[in-house]
Amino acid sequence: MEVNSKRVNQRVRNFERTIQEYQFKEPFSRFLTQFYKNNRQMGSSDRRMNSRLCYNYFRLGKAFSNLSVLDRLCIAEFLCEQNSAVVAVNKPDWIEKSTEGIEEKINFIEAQFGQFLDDVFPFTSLLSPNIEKRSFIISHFIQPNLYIRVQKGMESKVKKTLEKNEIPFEELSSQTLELPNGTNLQQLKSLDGDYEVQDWASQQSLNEVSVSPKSSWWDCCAASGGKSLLLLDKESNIKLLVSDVRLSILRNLDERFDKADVKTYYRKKILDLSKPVDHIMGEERFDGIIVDAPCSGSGTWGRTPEMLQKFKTSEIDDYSTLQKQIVKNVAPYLKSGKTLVYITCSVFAAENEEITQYITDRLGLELENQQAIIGYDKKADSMFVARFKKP
Ligand SMILES: C[S@@+](CC[C@H](N)C(=O)[O-])C[C@H]1O[C@@H](n2cnc3c(N)ncnc32)[C@H](O)[C@@H]1O
Repeated sequence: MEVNSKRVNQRVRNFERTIQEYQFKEPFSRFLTQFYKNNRQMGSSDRRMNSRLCYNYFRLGKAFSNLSVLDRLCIAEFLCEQNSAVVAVNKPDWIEKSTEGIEEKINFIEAQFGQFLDDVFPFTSLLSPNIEKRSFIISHFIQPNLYIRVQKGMESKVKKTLEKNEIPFEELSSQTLELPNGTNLQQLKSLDGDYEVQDWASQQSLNEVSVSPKSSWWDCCAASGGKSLLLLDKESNIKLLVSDVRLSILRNLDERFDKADVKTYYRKKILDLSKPVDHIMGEERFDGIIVDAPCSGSGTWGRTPEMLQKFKTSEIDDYSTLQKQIVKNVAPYLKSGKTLVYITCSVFAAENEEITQYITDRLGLELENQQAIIGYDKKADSMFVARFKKP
């Protein structure tokens, strides 16, 4: 590999400046957009490399915090990439190992610096029981793929357009396609509205839910409507109420529904479900309620690895309290014999199994099925879903 060490050093300086400026106040992707606006002298390949170095650096979590930033960057690049100019310049004797498998690389680093995996994700004691700890931790070294859900009837158009534009993809099911991360689909204007970007795990979240025609559903943490769109894909002839605590986010839902050409009439409400909502919901009753709860997002940190450094365990309690409040405040609006679906993109038991326990013990719903949707072994997010029936 040809390496221009002057250029590599310049890129390492860019990286150091970027992570020094980042204060963990907003998602790193949003910070980067602004950072590049403020640093227009950086060309597109410099930006690409800078983003890669920063993201890989975050993938180490809190491991090796006694080492210099440059040493940590070298370890991160070595673990996350097969080919790294930063490693070539700074750790040339590691290069012969850089194409080995991840387990060999971990052994190689541990032989020099000691065990470190528990510092990458220092919360393993809090994981849901079905999450395999080591595989889950190691999955953070790999950037997840991009997944799209193709609108029914558009499968062949989307696939043909991707092929014509030589965009590689894997067909996981007729509606679920997996693409390399970073694929720019926005350039394919002719496909606007024919697909949704939605992680594989999210696409599985309503698999075990049946939706009858003319039934009434409430998506009570709807955000921009990912789960509602899945629901409508199952059955478009439903009565749908979407609600969220934030108005701005429901505007995104309108836009997304519009783009997806949703024909179903739907109602919208702004509801803070941390408090009782009887004065607004009155006599409303539903055949199905989807609670896609606000959560730590710990099943998705492969996409936002800065969270490995930022997250504090005390936040889990706050989420768990809010999750209990939300399910408590929505359960009265479910008709007898009907379905409540509880979903998180968390891998923590306190946000998953502990909440299902609360729903059965304290709210009296019957648990029909609960499962972790394991995505960490397939370059996807991991989620949790539980289905209940009201007696
Ligand atoms: C995981 S997101 C929902 C994602 C969405 N269902 C989708 O598939 O695109 C959780 C949502 O809960 C909302 N939320 C947070 N606190 C809430 C509260 N107190 N009451 C109601 N919704 C709340 C957030 O605004 C956020 O949009």
